[in-house]
Amino acid sequence: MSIKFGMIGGGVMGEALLSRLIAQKIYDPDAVLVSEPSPARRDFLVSQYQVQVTDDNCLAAAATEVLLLAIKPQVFNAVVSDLAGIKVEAGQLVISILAGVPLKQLEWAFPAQPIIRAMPNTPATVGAGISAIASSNNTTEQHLDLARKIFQAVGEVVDVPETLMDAVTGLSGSGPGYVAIMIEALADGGVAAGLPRAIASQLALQTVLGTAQLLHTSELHPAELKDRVTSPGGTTIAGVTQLELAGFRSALIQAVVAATKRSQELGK
Ligand SMILES: NC(=O)C1=CN([C@@H]2O[C@H](COP(=O)(O)OP(=O)(O)OC[C@H]3O[C@@H](n4cnc5c(N)ncnc54)[C@H](O)[C@@H]3O)[C@@H](O)[C@H]2O)C=CC1
Ligand SMILES: O=C(O)[C@@H]1CCC=N1
Repeated sequence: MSIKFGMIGGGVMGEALLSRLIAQKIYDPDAVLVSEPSPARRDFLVSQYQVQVTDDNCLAAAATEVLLLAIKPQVFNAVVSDLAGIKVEAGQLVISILAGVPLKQLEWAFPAQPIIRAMPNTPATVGAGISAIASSNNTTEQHLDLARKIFQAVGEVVDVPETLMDAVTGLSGSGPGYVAIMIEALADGGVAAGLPRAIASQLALQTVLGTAQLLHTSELHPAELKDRVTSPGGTTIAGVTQLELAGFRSALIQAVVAATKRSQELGK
């Protein structure tokens, strides 16, 4: 079978996407080629997903339908210079999930090819991700539909202008890291208050999951839900007062802004 879907970089995010594309039968494993320098990673991807693997990026870049770039931004230039001069199928769609790397730089690297810059996040692994996509001028509706199909396999998809991609990266791309710290800290609080670790971790995780589900299902504004939990003179307002004193809101706002700035720097 010919290779329709080539992927350069088979790490955390590449695997998250790959796992769902295979599970949902969007691509047959025989039609997928992952280029990855680590032999251990290549063996793992073969045993787990039965995809084809190689250490030659040029082979993955020759895929007929999609080339997905899932390497770190820091190796982008080196990878692109190795691809110089290879012949690709007319209309092959290039999709980059690299933080920070702008469409302008991708267009320079893949002149005349349709390109989508995307930003997924790690909940993609369990189909609960959210990805934003932005496209170059020469992408057609069919290319956008294909990109949407790929990212819908791992969760929700939003279209944004490219100017907002760094902010998306600072919020939803990096956000799972912030939320994981919050869950860990809530569990630590439970332990500090006397709970056994296992119970504290279960309570913290399900509280965050349940709150997100409730907000999602009810479409309540978060402030409205907070007001409903907060009894006059009760426990929640005592906790909220400490959060405000410690600058919890400001810390989250600053985290998103700092990550956005870092994404902008990575593209320079
Ligand atoms: N981890 C995350 O939460 C998210 C990551 N991203 C983006 O996804 C990209 C990949 O990130 P991760 O998967 O987290 O990193 P990772 O380090 O897990 O994966 C990168 C993979 O690329 C391979 N690699 C290194 N040099 C290579 C080369 N010259 N040719 C081919 N493969 C090479 C590495 O061996 C590794 O397996 C990054 O650009 C990142 O900005 C985007 C959204 C979320
Ligand atoms: O930390 C990073 O650079 C990547 C991009 C978004 C999430 N992880």
